[in-house]
Amino acid sequence: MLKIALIAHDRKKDEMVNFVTAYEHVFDGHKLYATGTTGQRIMDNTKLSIHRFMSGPLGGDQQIGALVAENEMDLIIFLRDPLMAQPHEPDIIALLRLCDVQGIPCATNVATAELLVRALDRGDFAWRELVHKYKPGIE
Ligand SMILES: O=C(CO)COP(=O)(O)O
Repeated sequence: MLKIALIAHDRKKDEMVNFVTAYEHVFDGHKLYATGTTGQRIMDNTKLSIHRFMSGPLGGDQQIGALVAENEMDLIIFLRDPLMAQPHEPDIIALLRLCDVQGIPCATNVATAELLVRALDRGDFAWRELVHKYKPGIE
């Protein structure tokens, strides 16, 4: 069971809901996290249960970033809006930077997300189980 974060900006939320609905059978069985509104929208439209953090502008990206910094998160699907400025742009950049620091697979558009979720379904993320097994825990 891997930890997956789902985040979508407002004009990408329909795309996120459609995507997660299409791959609900793959997401089911993993531990799902989301920013507040994205998580609510997905739960309203699927049978999935999701741990919701704060809404993005209120710190949700940073909360997910904290888990990425600890190498806890296994996959991020972050459907960003590339055509609209966000008040919390620094938080968004920080989250993406931390994904690169830890080498966490992170999709920022649905085409890449689809490739990663198909890879997940095929078992290509097994290496993440090893990361968790050998990662030192916090005492
Ligand atoms: O703003 C976001 C990510 O940067 C998403 O937040 P919401 O899911 O609460 O809309």
